[in-house]
Formats: sequence, structure tokens, C-alpha cells
Amino acid sequence: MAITEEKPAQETEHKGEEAEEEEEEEELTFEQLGLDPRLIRALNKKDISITKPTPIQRVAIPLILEGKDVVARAKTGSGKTLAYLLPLVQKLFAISGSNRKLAPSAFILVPSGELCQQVHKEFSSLIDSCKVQLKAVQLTTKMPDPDLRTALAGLPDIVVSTPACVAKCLSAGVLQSSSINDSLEILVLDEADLLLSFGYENDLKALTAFLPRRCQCLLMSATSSADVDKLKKLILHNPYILTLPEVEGVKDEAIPKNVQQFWISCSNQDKLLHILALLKLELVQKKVLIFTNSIDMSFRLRLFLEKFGIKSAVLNAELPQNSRLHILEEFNAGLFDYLIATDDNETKEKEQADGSLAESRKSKRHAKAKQKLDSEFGVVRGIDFKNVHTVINYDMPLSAAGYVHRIGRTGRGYSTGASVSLVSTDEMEILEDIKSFFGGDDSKDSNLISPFPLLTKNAVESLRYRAEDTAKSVTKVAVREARAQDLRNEILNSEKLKAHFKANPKDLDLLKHDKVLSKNPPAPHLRDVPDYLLDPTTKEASKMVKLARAAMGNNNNNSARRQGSRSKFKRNRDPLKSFSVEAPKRALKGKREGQDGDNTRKHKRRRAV
Ligand SMILES: Nc1ncnc2c1ncn2[C@@H]1O[C@H](COP(=O)(O)OP(=O)(O)OP(=O)(O)O)[C@@H](O)[C@H]1O
Repeated sequence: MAITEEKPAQETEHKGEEAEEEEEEEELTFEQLGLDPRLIRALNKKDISITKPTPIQRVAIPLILEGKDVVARAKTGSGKTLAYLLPLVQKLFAISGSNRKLAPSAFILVPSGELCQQVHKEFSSLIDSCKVQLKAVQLTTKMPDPDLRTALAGLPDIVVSTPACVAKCLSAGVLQSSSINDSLEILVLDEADLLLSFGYENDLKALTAFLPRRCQCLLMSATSSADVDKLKKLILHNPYILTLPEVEGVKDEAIPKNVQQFWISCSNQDKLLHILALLKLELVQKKVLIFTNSIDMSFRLRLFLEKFGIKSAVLNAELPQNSRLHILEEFNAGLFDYLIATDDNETKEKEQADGSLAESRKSKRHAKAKQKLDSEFGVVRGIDFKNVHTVINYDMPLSAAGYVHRIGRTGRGYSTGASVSLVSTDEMEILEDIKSFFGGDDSKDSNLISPFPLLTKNAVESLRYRAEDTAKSVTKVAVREARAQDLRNEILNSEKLKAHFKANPKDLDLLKHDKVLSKNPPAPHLRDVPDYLLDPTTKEASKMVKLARAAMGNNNNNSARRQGSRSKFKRNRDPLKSFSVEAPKRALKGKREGQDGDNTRKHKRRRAV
């Protein structure tokens, strides 16, 4: 059959129709997408705010239910996980009812252990609520072969894992290539833009060699990159390509419009002072996720803030996986408000940019340097930090892509958020790079990343003496000791409590990660900023921030508010409301040739979202 090239011309042809259909599409419900009522009930139970599909869900769900290969490229926080998980679970309802398989029917492959746990949890909560007999296991490279064997012996319907772990299972004979070929129906590559940069190319090739032709493949990604294209060629057959406009071309929308971005110019030495002012004067809303580029800096910051009575926890690649997962759970549950994360991916990105990642991963030197760090750890990418209102770049990320992914931890789903970047003279260049990545020049800059308006010079200066005096007491030795002590504690907790928590998950609440590191409690004069030190303008700003927070019930998930704020965005500027669909050539031709009424409806539904 001849395949004709059909792309932008056809999309332009239907632009008028799209406008007419806007309202109708806007109102599409999960039921209308063809989802099983059990899943819809599960969504209602899981989270009352999930009542309406996001745009990526509106288009991807029907296509996946129809068995199409799909590449979905949509910005961070746009709901890509449920976009594939819901139809996948529905398809498993049917598959698991048929003959028992020797190997899992579906694989979801993600780049990090954290993501494995996040996706596994989301899947398990869906199937629990649906009350169906589906079994999911998560497999990580940390598991010894006998554990992997036991997990797979229960014949799970779905495996959530990393490519490295699946390759390990194949080479150890824990998974048989022949049974994959017999049983695998669906393969999902989530965070696809990261899989290759994490060095998983060979692992993926080891699996694709055994992929049956019938296997439906889904590729989810927050950015569009050469890596995604490479994966697409490696794994998919003539897929539908769903692209939110900001991912390609309109880069200034790569960050949700509901995230306000600010920056503050300050010297490196003054960063502690500025972050103190932001937090202590309550000029930013909680919860706050703070990024540093080194683990030592995260501890220095944690110790410094502690002296002023601000408790925080750290998250980095050095911690045992159990601890990291638990820190995430606690932060997501709202047990503490400030989390300082060190983004190890930044190092990977930089190495990749130098073209040296593949080499360095192999080299002994690199292996030694990374010995203590978990190579499957990704603090930023894809992790669904819940209800983060503010992201602070204490250190600027090393690339524009890193910036997008960091800021993408707020404003998720339909919630609102803000970011504040502390930019030193050395970091001005990266700020400029970020601005030009977004397509802005100096004149447009003010709209995109604007100077933070709430912190006056007077307010900063009023805290200078205390901040500088206290910073002096956070010495290198103190940082080293705190870091070692924290690691010791976490390892101890992690090992000792692993078995206990398995049996008593509720006891997890007892283990706190934002415990005070220093032996002495914060001095009263540092804990509370005396009134005479407060600058009136900043005091007023702080009051406004508190009011705003109170108005929201400090709940970033408030559905009513969200719907309200949503409607304020102009449709064509709201990245949650529009994107393009590129159908496979064969499919487009089929539609042109044989559109009946029903087909026309489906066709419209796919295009005009
Ligand atoms: N239809 C919906 N309505 C409201 N919230 C939703 C909806 N779908 C998903 N969410 C919520 O939005 C948040 C972000 O979703 P998700 O993690 O799937 O984003 P993502 O697109 O995968 O982002 P990333 O690229 O960063 O991984 C989650 O907390 C999720 O529960």
C-alpha cells in the first residue's frame, strides 16, 4: 500500500474546525475517552481533584486503548503518567483474563529507582481501588538475583523497572528471552529523554532484540531531543506523535504559565543571607524545594538554616535508596516544608554536553568518583514532588534543560507555583543561556524571569550581621561532620528499619528526616527576627504572601481555585490546552480514504485538543 506524506498541510486545513470544537473538547470526560468505569471510580477515590483529563490524556488515552504506538512529548507535570497508566491498566484487565502468561504482559521502564517506586505505587493504588487481580512488581539492580527470581516467579502482569535491571535479568537467566517474545504486549519507556543520557542504550538494545512485533510501544517524554528520536527509531513502529507546542519551537512555554519565575542578583557570599531573608521573612510560600549543585553546599545550607530555627531535610545520590524514598514520601505527605536537593543529573548533563558521558561511565576514574553515588538516582526528573509551591535555585543549574526540569517540580497538574533563582555574577551567563533558550532577548526578559519584587535592600541588610556571623560558625569541618553523621544515621535507619517498615508501613511517620543536626538548639535571638529589624515594605510583602497562602488553605490542590485560575489563561497560551498530533502516515491515509461518521468523530477528537 502506498504511504502518502501528510503532515502540516492537513493540520492547517482543519484549524477553523478546531476553534469550533474547543468548547466541546474542553468538556471531554474520562468516560468519553472510553475508560472503564472501574478506573473512573478509582480516580475519584484516589484524588478528588482528578475529574477531568489533561490535554495529553485526552488524546493519548483513546489512541493507546486502540492499540496504537504513541510518542507523547508534553511538558513536566502535564499528567503523562496517568495518560499511559490508565489505558494500560484497562488493557491488562482484558489480557489477564485470557490465558496465563509465562512472562509479564507489560514493562514500564524508567531511568531511576525513585521513578520505579513512584510509578509502581501509582499503578498499585489504581488496581487496589479497581479491586482487580492484577499484579505489579518493581525490580531494581540493587536486588540480588534470588529476589529478582522470587519477584518474577509470582507471574506479575506488569514489571516496573530500569533498562539496566531488565538487561541484568536477561543475562542472569532470571527472565527468559523466549517468554518475553511470547508474552510481552506493551512496553512503556517513561522519561524517554533521559534513558539514553543515563547510559541505558545497550540495555535497551538487549531487550528490543526480543520484542515481539505485535508489542505496543509507548514513549513518554518531557522534552524533544535527538535521544528521543533515536529511541523512537529503535523501538516504535510508525507511531502517533503527540506534541505539546512548547516542547518544540515555542520554548518559552516549556514551563507552565502557572509558575511565576523570579531571579535575585547577589554575590556567592550573600546567597546564605538572601535565602535566609526569603525563608525567615516568609516571602515565599511553602512547601519549598531548594536546589544546590553540591552535597556539601546542601549541608552547609541545612546547618545554617537550622541555626535560625528553620528545619530542613536533604536529598542526594549519596543516601541509601530506602532513605531517599522515605524522605520523598514524608515531604510529599507534608511532614516537613523545606527540602534541599542536590541534583546529580546536572553532572551527567554536563558530561554529556562535553560528549564524554559514555566514555566517563566506562572509565575507572569515573567509577571511583561515583562509587558512593547511586547511578540510577534522579532527584529531579520525573519525580512527582507533591504540592511544592516554590522552587529555589540556590545554585543555578548548569544547563537550560536542567532549569526546566527543576522548575517543573512546581506547578504540576493544574496547580500554581513560583521559582526564585539566586544568581551570582559567575552565573549570569547561564541565566542568559536560559533566557535565550526560552527565545527571549533582553527586552522580553521581564515577562519571563523577572526580578523578585518582594525583597527590599533594607530587608536584606537588616539581617546581614546575623547571617554573616552565623555563616562563619558553619565551618567546613562542621559540614563534613554533619554530612558523615547524617549518612551514618540514614544507613543505620535504612538497614535496621527496612524489615520493620515492610511489616508496619504506618510507623514510617516516626522516622523524621529533618531532625536537627547540631547539638545546640538555635539561639532565641536568631530563631525569631525582632520587629525592629524588619523593613516595613518587606513586612507588608510577607503579610501578603501569608494572606495568599491562607486564602488557598495552603493547599495547592484546591480544585475550585485551580479551575478558576485555569480559565484565566487564554486557550492558546495555556500549554495544558493545546498540542499537535502527528498521525502515522498509514493511519492518515486510511482516514482520508474511508471516513465514516464515527471515524470523523474520532479524527476530530484526536486533532483538536
Ligand atoms: N487529569 C488530571 N487532573 C488533575 N491533576 C492531574 C491529572 N492527571 C495527573 N494529575 C496530577 O498532576 C501531577 C503531575 O502528573 P505526572 O507526574 O504524570 O506529570 P508528568 O507529565 O509525568 O511530569 P514529568 O515530566 O515531570 O514526569 C501528579 O500529581 C498527578 O497526580
